Amino acid sequence: MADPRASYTLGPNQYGKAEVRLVRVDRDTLRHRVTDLSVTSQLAGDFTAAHTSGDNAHVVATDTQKNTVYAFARDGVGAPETFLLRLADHFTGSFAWVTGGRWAAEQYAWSRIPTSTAPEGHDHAFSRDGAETRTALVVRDGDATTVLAGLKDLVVLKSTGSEFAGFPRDEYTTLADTDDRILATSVTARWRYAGSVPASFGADRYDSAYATVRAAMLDAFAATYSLALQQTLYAMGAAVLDSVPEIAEIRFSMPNRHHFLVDLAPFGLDNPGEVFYAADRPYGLIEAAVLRDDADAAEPVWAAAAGFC
Ligand SMILES: O=c1[nH]c(=O)c2[nH]c(=O)[nH]c2[nH]1
Repeated sequence: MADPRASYTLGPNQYGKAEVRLVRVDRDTLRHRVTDLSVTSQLAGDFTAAHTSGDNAHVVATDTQKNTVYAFARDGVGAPETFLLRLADHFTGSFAWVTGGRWAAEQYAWSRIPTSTAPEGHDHAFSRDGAETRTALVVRDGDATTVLAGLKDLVVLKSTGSEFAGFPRDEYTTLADTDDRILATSVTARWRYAGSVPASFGADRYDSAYATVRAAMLDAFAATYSLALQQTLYAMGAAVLDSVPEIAEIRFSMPNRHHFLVDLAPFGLDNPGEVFYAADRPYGLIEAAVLRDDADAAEPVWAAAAGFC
């Protein structure tokens, strides 16, 4: 048991909000720009009373720090260093007892998706650099061999050209219809070749088929005006089947990476589709297969590929 007569001294301390997920869309022209940051704000200064006696008079709430990040993003973000310096100036300049702090950011890079109609890169469809992984699976049963090719963690985002409305409303429905939202997902897909060889491709047939599939998927993601992620998924599947005749079916698992418009009204600011909170969970999870009408059943093969419905 603690000795009630002992006295202690508060050592070094700092506190704040970690990993504020901020997505800012610059949409002053039709060619949008996306800035995607995870921002951490921590304050240092005189917070002794909060720790030793529960006196919060100096505690700039971590919630306030988070709100400040979003409110500042309304004017634009710019370089992460510049944005963090703004936060540092603000907190040390506004609260006399805040003498310093620590502001950190991670920035995730997005590239414009090159499409058949915009080879130089789409105006408002992006893919995230870095995470994508190609997968391959061969299953042999006696003299039947099946090749499943695939990819996972292909993260894509449209900053406009997506709506979600017309869904049923019951007493538990609070989601408002929207005619303009961010649509983002991390694509996991596997496709099955009918026979082990996509014959129309050359010696590097699986490589060139992979490149064709990937391009078809991205093209359809960018080009489809989305009424739901389900519709986008199906369009991507159909585009893949259109582009490679040897593929019998494709299955997708696509989390809906929700981006919520931040309500900046309490800070006297509007938010015309520019400042978003990128939630990581819970997330919608949309899964479906798209098959050719004449595709043969291949259920046992799918049991070998975990994670698909
Ligand atoms: O594209 C979507 N599909 C859904 O099924 C769904 N459900 C939801 O809440 N938002 C969305 N968005």
